Amino acid sequence: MADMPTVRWGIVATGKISGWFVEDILRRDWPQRSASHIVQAVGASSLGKSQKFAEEFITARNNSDVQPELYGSYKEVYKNDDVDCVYIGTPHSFHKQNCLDAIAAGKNVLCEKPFTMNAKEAEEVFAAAKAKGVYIMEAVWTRFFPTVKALQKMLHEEKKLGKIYRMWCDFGLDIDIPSLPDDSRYKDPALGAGSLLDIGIYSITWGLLTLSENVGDAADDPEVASTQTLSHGVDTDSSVLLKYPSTGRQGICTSSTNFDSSGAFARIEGSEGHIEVFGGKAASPQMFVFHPKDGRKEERHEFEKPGRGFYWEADAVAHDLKAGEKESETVPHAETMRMMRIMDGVRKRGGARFPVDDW
Ligand SMILES: NC(=O)C1=CN([C@@H]2O[C@H](COP(=O)(O)OP(=O)(O)OC[C@H]3O[C@@H](n4cnc5c(N)ncnc54)[C@H](OP(=O)(O)O)[C@@H]3O)[C@@H](O)[C@H]2O)C=CC1
Ligand SMILES: O=C1OC[C@@H](O)[C@H](O)[C@H]1O
Repeated sequence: MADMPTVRWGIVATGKISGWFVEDILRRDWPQRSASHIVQAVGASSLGKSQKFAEEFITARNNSDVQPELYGSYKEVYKNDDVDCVYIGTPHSFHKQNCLDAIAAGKNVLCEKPFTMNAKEAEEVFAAAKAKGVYIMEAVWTRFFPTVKALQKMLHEEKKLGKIYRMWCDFGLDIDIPSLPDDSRYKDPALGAGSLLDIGIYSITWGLLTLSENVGDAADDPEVASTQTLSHGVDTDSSVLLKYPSTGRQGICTSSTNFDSSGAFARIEGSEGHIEVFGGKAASPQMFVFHPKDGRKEERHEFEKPGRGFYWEADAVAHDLKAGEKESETVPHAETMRMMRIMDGVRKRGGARFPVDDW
């Protein structure tokens, strides 16, 4: 316990994801913890919101003597000398500016997915972080789940599936978008609304992590084809095809805000059998089942997950910061850039072709 790295977090925004993140990092019933986490400061658009957030998510769970500083602005979080790392939980379209402000104040950053609205913005943020010498990572929390690490080992090191041919992954949520207020992040294109940036990013992540053994600069770029269906400028359905020219491996990565997907959310197919992956949704995998082709008994690989599972990425950040790293091995800058470039292409193709006016 004593040797565990500790991160003093500054939380920016008090919406849904910030609550989930804080609940998880302050959990006590989590046996595999390898770092400790303190919520040092919370910033919101008003002081009342920070106070309400602290009452709901911090007070009863606080493991440390530190009482978080509560602010009615984000800037005060960036300025707080006791904050080691800023967690950004605003809607997508604010990520770039929030990151730049935190970096300018010399803060390390964990920024929610999608990192920014497009690749150009992401490049700007990474350049600023490099110039300032701070750590920054896109919070692709799924990549840190033990389920994913074990699956990657089975696919790419043990090669139990033999030759990998193909995968599919689907992430569907049934969101009644017309019933939402116009300023909802699920409805307002200016806030980045749409299936691709919100949940399609997970399906593509599964494509990248199952079809390629590498990540970041070491990985190849797949060829990409795609289509989207749009309502009022919001892509409700996004279908993305990946193909790796060097291996012929293909991925079918889909997302929808019109249908709530359940059951297996992904399947990976190879010469020796197939693997199905299960969980709440593609963001949060809990189990995979290997079905060998030769009729041998199926193998179930199930993983414990108290809470939602945000602590694995938070612990990884703690270890990176302790080691003086400026980026994560699991989600390096180059991998975020790859994802942003893929999604830029999908949005360019999708926006022009299938506008549907049904709200
Ligand atoms: N990793 C994951 O599993 C998840 C990640 N996310 C990501 O987190 C981000 C936020 O999503 P979520 O928490 O669901 O969003 P919410 O709408 O619940 O919260 C967003 C928060 O951002 C702040 N904010 C600042 N400016 C605005 C604005 N103009 N409109 C709305 N909110 C504003 C508000 O906080 P305040 O008033 O306190 O400043 C608000 O509470 C998204 O980028 C999303 O992709 C979301 C859900 C799950
Ligand atoms: O990242 C996410 O995962 C869970 C969904 O509810 C949410 O819309 C999305 O942002």
